[in-house]
Amino acid sequence: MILKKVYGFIPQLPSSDCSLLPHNHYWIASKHVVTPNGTISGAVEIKQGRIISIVAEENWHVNSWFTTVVNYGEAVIMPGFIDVHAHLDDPGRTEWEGFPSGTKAAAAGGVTTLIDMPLNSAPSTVSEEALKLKVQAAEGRVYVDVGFWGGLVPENAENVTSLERLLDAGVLGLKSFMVPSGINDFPMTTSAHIKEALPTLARYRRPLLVHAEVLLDHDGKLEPEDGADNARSYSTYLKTRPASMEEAAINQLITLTKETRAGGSAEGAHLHIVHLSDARTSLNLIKEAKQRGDSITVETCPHYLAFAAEDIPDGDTRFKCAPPIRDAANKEKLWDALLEGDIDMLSSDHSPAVPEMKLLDEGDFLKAWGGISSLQFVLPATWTYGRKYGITFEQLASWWSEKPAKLAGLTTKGAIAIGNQADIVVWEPDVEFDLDNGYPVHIKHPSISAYMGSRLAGKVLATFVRGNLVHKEGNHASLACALPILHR
Ligand SMILES: NC(=O)N[C@H]1NC(=O)NC1=O
Ligand SMILES: [Zn+2]
Ligand SMILES: [Zn+2]
Repeated sequence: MILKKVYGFIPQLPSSDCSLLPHNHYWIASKHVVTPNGTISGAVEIKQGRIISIVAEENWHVNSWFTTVVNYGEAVIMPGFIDVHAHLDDPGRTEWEGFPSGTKAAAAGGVTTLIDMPLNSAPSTVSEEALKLKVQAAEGRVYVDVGFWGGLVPENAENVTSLERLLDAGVLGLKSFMVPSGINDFPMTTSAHIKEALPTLARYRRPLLVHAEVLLDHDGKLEPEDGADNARSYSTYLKTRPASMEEAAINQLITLTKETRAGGSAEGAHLHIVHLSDARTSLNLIKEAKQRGDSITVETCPHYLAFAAEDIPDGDTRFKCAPPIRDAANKEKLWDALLEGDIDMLSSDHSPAVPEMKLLDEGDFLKAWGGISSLQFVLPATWTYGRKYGITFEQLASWWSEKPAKLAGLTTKGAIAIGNQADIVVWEPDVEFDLDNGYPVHIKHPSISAYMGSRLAGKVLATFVRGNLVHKEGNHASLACALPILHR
């Protein structure tokens, strides 16, 4: 595609090291600009990092002598993706990912903001002090904006003061696990801990995100014939984490979310279920709670929408995650729920580790690290697998920008709207590409990504973060000028 660039009078320049388009006042135009009022052919005016006007083509008359215009033709101009669930492992486990590589991957994939999970870094973000270390690690090292979830663990759940200090320090909300997390300094919480924390979160009007699986007596137990010999089979792993684990956790949670209704002890609190995989009973429970008026939302991830357990090759531990990828019929039901609006939003749950921990040689699904590496590919993955269901650009913007912004309390992000920060992705829906060894992948360990080797549609051309063109056709701005986001 040919980009038509009309350069005229050059206004004051921002640091050209922060942006590949060194102008602080310019227009971007295309035939498909996705706004909250629908998709228009038109142009977006950006000044000092903000969107200052949005004009339909027929009303757009700029004097090209005095104006900088980048015309993207048929490409789609959309709000940048907001990934509310990513593990960047910085500080402390930067050999797993880290802010520079993770946010470069995000920028290359059209993700303009991500909210970092409180675990897999060291220390876990469970105290004010740990949050300060996070912010220090992010400063000057992030190519997209990064906010932080704090960790709800038994220690701070039982200590209102320490929870308040963590919230006062600026986490956007909290995250907890109802099963062992796999990380020693991030112990699991029971529903009693969660119940105790909800009134505090209600006062702060910040959400609690929960990894909703619980261990049940009869779950997680393998029959002798499913033992080590079959550890290379995904079906063996699947039996260790049945849908009943998600269902039981959600059953416990929806007894608590009753209190989020008007007059309840946790009125003002909000509960968000992360990475739902079970599209059957668990989903119905959430739907019923919503109908009753509980403040509850749910996300799923592209890997649950793209893959089916029965298709995962023996020993291919790139696909191991928790909760697990289930059968093809479950995947269809997840799509139905997403299209119906019963699933509110999408996230990556990008959870990398060093390749050795994926045990790719042994292919042991029971021992390998659980986590999908996907951050750079969530836009094309959602589009590629969603096209056959007729998904629209507006739906993509809702699942990946508008609803995530609302969850994280980001009032000036999540839509191409006047006054919002100019966080924008420009992409070509019809362009396909192979994720082969020649493809510029920016996550630290491409070999562990479940998407490598596949062909995807939806090529990201350009990514703007607060008006800075941070990524363009495989290249990044030379400086990492995006910002840590703290709740104020
Ligand atoms: N610790 C961690 O990142 N766990 C994540 N990985 C995964 O597959 N599910 C998770 O919750
Ligand atoms: Zn999780
Ligand atoms: Zn996670």
